[in-house]
Amino acid sequence: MRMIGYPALDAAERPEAGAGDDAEQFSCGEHTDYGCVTLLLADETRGALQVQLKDGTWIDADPVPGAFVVNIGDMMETWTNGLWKSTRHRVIHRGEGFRVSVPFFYEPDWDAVVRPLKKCVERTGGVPLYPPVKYGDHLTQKTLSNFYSGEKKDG
Ligand SMILES: O=C(O)CCC(=O)C(=O)O
Ligand SMILES: [Fe+2]
Repeated sequence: MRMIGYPALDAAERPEAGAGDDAEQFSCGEHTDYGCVTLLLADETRGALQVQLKDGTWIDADPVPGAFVVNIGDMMETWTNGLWKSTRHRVIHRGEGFRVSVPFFYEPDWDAVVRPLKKCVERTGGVPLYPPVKYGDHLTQKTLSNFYSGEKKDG
């Protein structure tokens, strides 16, 4: 579990509402979560968390009172051989208030080797599309490459 506080930007730093995708303004750069499933509880701030659609468009994932946001993570994508995609998301907090979010990351053991499940391979053409990966290795590689601002990187 992580507890994240996003301070309000100073007025001078704050982009116009809807000013778009200036990477300098990302509070949390685009990424997919590493594990199985993430349960995210966020405060009532709107227009901060965004998820990417298949066509590349970003849409707001505004909080629903009393509900968690549930993100599929990379290991679930691997297990399902891509049937369930790991959701790419980011945070651009443009509000004037202090935003708080509390994601809980449900993850495999460090030493667990994750590979596409037989049933899912059968349902997706019979070929495993993801190589087996030790979760600890995946976590290390993602931690080093994630939470950047700027050019899109793999993962
Ligand atoms: O603060 C949020 O809404 C999302 C945070 C997040 O994506 C993460 O910590 O992986
Ligand atoms: Fe995330």
